[in-house]
Amino acid sequence: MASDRSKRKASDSLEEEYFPTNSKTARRCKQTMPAATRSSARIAARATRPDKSSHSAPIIYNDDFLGIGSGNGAAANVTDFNAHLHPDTSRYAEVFGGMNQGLSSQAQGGIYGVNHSFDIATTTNVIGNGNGQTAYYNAPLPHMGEVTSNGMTGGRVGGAWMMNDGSEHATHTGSGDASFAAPQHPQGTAKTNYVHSYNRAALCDSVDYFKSHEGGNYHFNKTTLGLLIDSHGSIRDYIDGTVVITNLGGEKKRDSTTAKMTHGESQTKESKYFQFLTNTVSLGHAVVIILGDRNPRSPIKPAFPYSVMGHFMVTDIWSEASLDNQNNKVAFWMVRLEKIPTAQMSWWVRGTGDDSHLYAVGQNVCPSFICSGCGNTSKMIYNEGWTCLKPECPNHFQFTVDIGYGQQQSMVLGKVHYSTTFLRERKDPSLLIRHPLAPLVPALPTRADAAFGTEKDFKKGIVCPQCLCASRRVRWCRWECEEPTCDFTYSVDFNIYSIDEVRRETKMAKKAKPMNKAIEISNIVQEWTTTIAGYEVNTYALPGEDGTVVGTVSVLHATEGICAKLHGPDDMYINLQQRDLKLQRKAARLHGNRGEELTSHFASNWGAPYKFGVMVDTTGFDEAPEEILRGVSQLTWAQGQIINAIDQKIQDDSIQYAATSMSLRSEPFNELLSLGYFEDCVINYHDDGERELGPTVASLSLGSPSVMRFRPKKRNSIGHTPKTLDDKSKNKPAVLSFPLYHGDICIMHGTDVHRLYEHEVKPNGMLRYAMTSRYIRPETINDEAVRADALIKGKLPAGIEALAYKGQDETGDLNDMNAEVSSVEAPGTLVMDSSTVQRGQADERADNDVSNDSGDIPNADDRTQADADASVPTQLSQGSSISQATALLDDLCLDAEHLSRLSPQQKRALGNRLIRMGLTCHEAIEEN
Ligand SMILES: O=C(O)CCC(=O)C(=O)O
Ligand SMILES: [Fe+2]
Repeated sequence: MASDRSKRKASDSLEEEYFPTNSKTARRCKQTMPAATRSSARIAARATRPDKSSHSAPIIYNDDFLGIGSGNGAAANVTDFNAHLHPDTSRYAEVFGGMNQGLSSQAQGGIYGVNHSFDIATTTNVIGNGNGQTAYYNAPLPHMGEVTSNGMTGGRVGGAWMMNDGSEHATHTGSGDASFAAPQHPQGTAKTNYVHSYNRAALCDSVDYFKSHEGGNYHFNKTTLGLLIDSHGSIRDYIDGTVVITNLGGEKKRDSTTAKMTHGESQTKESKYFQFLTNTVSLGHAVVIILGDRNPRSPIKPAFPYSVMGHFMVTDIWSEASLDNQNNKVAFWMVRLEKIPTAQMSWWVRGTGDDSHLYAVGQNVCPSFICSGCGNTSKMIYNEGWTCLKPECPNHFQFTVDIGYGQQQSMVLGKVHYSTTFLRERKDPSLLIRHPLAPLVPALPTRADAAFGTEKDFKKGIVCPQCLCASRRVRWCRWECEEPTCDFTYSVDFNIYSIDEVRRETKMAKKAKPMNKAIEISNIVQEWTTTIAGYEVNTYALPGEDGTVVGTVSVLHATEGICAKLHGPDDMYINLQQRDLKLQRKAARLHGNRGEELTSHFASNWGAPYKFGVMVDTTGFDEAPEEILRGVSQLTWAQGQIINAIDQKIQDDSIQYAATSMSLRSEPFNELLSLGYFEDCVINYHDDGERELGPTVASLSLGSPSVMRFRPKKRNSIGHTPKTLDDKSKNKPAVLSFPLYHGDICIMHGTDVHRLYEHEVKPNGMLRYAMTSRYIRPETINDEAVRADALIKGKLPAGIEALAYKGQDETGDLNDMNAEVSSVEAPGTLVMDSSTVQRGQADERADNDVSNDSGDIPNADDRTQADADASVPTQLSQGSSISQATALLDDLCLDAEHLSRLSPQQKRALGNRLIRMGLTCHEAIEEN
């Protein structure tokens, strides 16, 4: 026992040292505080005139401060003025005037503060006249100039005017009648003098002291740096202008009977949050507290969901207890923190008459007693009497209660109240905090010469220097303040990320172990290889639940030669960096926490609108930059090639495949999703299985290397059969992964690839783009206007044929991508005119499907067709009609007799098939 006790003492000694009993603190403070600071640290005065019909102002003088307040009125309840000075510097003064006036319309009052340390030009003047129930004014710092608010003659509800600090921030809130004239901030923006945010992700993204997307306790290196106090506090949580008391949380559960959140298991000294907080204390760090607007103890209703209260020092940690519904005692940690004094009034008590800043170090001291059960010291912090606050002690949180007949009983009390002495105790920050306080408003990021602007630091949020709203980086090109009324934007120039850099990254990725490991092919996946137009192609066939091939994933590996081709991947990559692709991060799924998270990657959509999990802003192809159109062209070409190759493979090897999933005809792409990835951006597991989509999704990778992975979805039997419920909820391991390098094209074919599998892409470098094309089936869009929009936006502009992509011919020569589509090349050197295919396919579908009313949508090109029909075209384009297609075929094909037996629609389909597949006219006819 003896050794136990000494052990306990040793472990407690740290706590003792940093949570000294008040008498010790008082003594130490007296000894260490310089005289000058002592005299000005808490110079404060307060005048209260309760229920007086009229009174003149209290005048408070000290070296740095003059405050005058006056108020009169038939029923002025309370007028109080107080002031305190920053303990560290006499050049700061804070003036606070609060008025609560009665209902009488006669009441009026105001405050006027002059800081003697500054000349008249920097004087703080605030004059307020008003009446109503709540009117208050405060003017903490001296740079404000003059602010006057008059009005509310006969108003029902008074106005509130808050002038905050000297950095030209002002907030006006309040309501009054029409005659209330409130000066507007020059920019017309809502301003505060404290960091705040509309959602948690924005705060976590923008500041270093709170990055916990879930839970209220943010720690780094096992040290608590930030606490969020929101809903779910304990019943004894407490907030005033200086002191915050909160439970350490973290281990709560919902009580099945009462549905209330209760502390699940008892927290001990092994509880991590206790350990992290004691680390904070022993290292001498401050903690930043963030007030959530659902905190039931907040003295005022905060204006924002998350508001930074400031730096606090931990003064006490102790253990309380409550009884669960089986009457078992559950212990939990509580912490008391004290605001580290600043020049700023605590915004969360403005107008509440809070006087917590008036108490000085040593003025109030809680007595401490040694516990007879454990020999440790605990303070007497409750009105209900002293109890041991050490969770390991048998006397822990037992109060001696009078139960009548002169008898007493020791019990856990449900309701206890902190003593005012405890709440008014004050600690000297210089004794507890040993590090400079990290700024609450981080500096805006700037780019060093060697940086590119896409490093992960530039993806963080910022705190708007104008209104202090924590704002995420939503847009690729710049930051925009998320405060709706603030117009602040900020950008950091990008440095072009060169092809040499991409090659260097690629080389490293190929060498690096994780990248080598990236190639994983489970034995349930078949692999086929081939070569198409200079690309080495791997096709992975994915099985369905019965083993039949339900879809394929093909990767066309680009050589450096392909990449370097004129208008090829290298050119595209460099050009894209100089375009505004309108890339943005969009709100992603909520993980049970409040507010939205953003996707890691940035996206924008071109062509037909596409809801990629969330709706992405869409620009029609007619307004798309050339690189986007080239992307569609190249991907459409690749699609034709791959479907042809798969078709061939299936026939050659008599492979069983799910025809419902894998149609072996290509659909024309009418959409391209451009994705941008900064360093560390990813696209997490998802599927592209929207019902509107055709079976093929093709994607061109540009820039930094990445790894793509596929895994079967949870609830199917692919990979392994989930047996238990628990099993069903677990993610399965990937069955296929491979790297994607600059210029590579990945083609997923088969709707079941998305019904049964999901995929992710994790780039590993500084800057990557992906361009992913799909076919959005207009006939699946019920809303006529949306369908019309999809048809218009998804239409490739006339002249697209100039961008036709030809791949590489059989001799290995790289064809100029600028070449006109004027002749049909040998197989594998397909000439692709995607607009033709699109148009042709649409016609085919209209012919085959009478229920498809998409043909009713007026075609803007119709009026030009008569003219165009007059001559034999050398190529098909957006405006080509069926007769033009027929004419072109007639011109190209020698077998006129065969052709003459085809209907115009068949000719059109044939022409498109021919073009898509790179077949000669004779081959196509034979195929047909
Ligand atoms: O970045 C990539 O390559 C993947 C793109 C993707 O999965 C998508 O657009 O759906
Ligand atoms: Fe995808």
